[in-house]
Amino acid sequence: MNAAKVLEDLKRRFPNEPEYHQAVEEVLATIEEEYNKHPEFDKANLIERLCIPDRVYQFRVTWVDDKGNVQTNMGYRVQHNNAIGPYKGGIRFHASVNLSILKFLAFEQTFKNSLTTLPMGGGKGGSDFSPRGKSNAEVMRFVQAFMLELWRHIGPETDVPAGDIGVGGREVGFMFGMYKKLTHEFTGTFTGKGREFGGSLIRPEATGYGNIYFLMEMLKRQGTDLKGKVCLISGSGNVAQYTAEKVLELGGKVVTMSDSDGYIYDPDGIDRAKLDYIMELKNLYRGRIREYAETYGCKYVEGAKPWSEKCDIALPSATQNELNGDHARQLVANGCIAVSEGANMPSTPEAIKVFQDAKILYAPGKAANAGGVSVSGLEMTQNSIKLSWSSEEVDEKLKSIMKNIHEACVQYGTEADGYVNYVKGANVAGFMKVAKAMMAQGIL
Ligand SMILES: NC(=O)C1=CN([C@@H]2O[C@H](COP(=O)(O)OP(=O)(O)OC[C@H]3O[C@@H](n4cnc5c(N)ncnc54)[C@H](OP(=O)(O)O)[C@@H]3O)[C@@H](O)[C@H]2O)C=CC1
Ligand SMILES: O=C(O)CCC(=O)C(=O)O
Repeated sequence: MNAAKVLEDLKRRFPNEPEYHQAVEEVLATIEEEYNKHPEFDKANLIERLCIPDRVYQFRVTWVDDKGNVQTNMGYRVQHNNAIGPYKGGIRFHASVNLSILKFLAFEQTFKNSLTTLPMGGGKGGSDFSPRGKSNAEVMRFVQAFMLELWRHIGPETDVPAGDIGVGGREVGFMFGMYKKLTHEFTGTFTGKGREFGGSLIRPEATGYGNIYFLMEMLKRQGTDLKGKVCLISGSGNVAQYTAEKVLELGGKVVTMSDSDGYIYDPDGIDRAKLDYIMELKNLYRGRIREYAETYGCKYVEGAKPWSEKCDIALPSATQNELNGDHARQLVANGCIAVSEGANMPSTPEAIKVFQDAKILYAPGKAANAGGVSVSGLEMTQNSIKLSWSSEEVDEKLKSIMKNIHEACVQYGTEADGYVNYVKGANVAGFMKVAKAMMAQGIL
């Protein structure tokens, strides 16, 4: 395989999909050497079959808003690869959603799910519908219209969606309800469900907690931990909130959170009571992070990211490409020792190079944020055995999965000078399992 040539062909065949190209380029660059040790892979043209999704569903969603206007949105499901289990991955509702973004997410999900060691393939879906500013009734009508198309392509052994940006417990509940009505079945076709109807304990917390468990493993190798460390968090949604919760629990200090309008900087730290305020503001009132600064009298910076503030650790937890080369240089200059990604692909390729050249700890999302889908996998297991595990049981399993992912990254990513290239480690470890499964299953 010649990585540059494979990428060039993909760009020609699928133009105008920059996020998809970005995600593929990173994986190709890091697996090329390992791939080329296996001539049988090339003979089976494994790389093209792994980069191009198995299939993509694309449909129009028509719904009626509260004023009686007929609205249309686009809906998608990218079923990327099911070599090691049913397609599995979240649904994103955000105005920016397009095919390129969902293809990058589904591609990355395939490697992430492989790293968890649970039997899950990779997929992702969503819509350019934005729940922001919509009433509950509008969100429900949109979701029901979305499911009228999607339901025929998913199922407990086929494709199991979950939440992502703009899709939390409320939206998963509406999707599950409509799916149940259309299929006349009560199955574990979604994860992230409400506790009362098959959801797993710890699933809401899992991505944020998992990221901090991964970070702790990285810090442990350097003989340190989180105590007294100043952390910058971006985002203030599901992942950001539970990342902050675990940082506080382990003795760190969180000084920033953000939303798509700007960020707050609280030099005294966001303590438990302030985090409860953010959870209520975001989850109940669906307010803006600016209101935190008004309530607690701290700095609010409109239209900017938090990365210029001084910190020990950066935890990007909002969205893709939210941390660029300039941000990365600033973080390194300010003494940041570790970056661990709660979001998917939040650092640009230039930013990643800055971190790696500076030899600071850098964990890519597909390893560090795999805790969310891991507990989704555990939710699927609980649904199929019709039992539910306690919080402690799920949390223990989550910790152990994150520890194992970290070990796999160290195994495949340690360089000659001892620096762990977690990007290479995650990509090679994730790739090898999927590749072996695809080879065993024939040319499909
Ligand atoms: N939920 C999960 O289990 C998992 C999520 N992830 C990833 O974590 C990230 C966050 O997801 P999650 O917390 O679930 O989503 P939420 O919708 O709960 O929160 C998203 C947060 O990011 C902000 N945000 C969204 N888009 C942008 C943007 N374009 N620019 C700046 N800020 C933005 C939102 O601000 P605003 O309120 O203004 O929109 C909000 O604060 C995503 O990259 C997602 O793919 C990864 C693994 C699992
Ligand atoms: O829980 C899941 O199925 C998927 C979570 C997710 O969207 C992700 O890992 O990016």
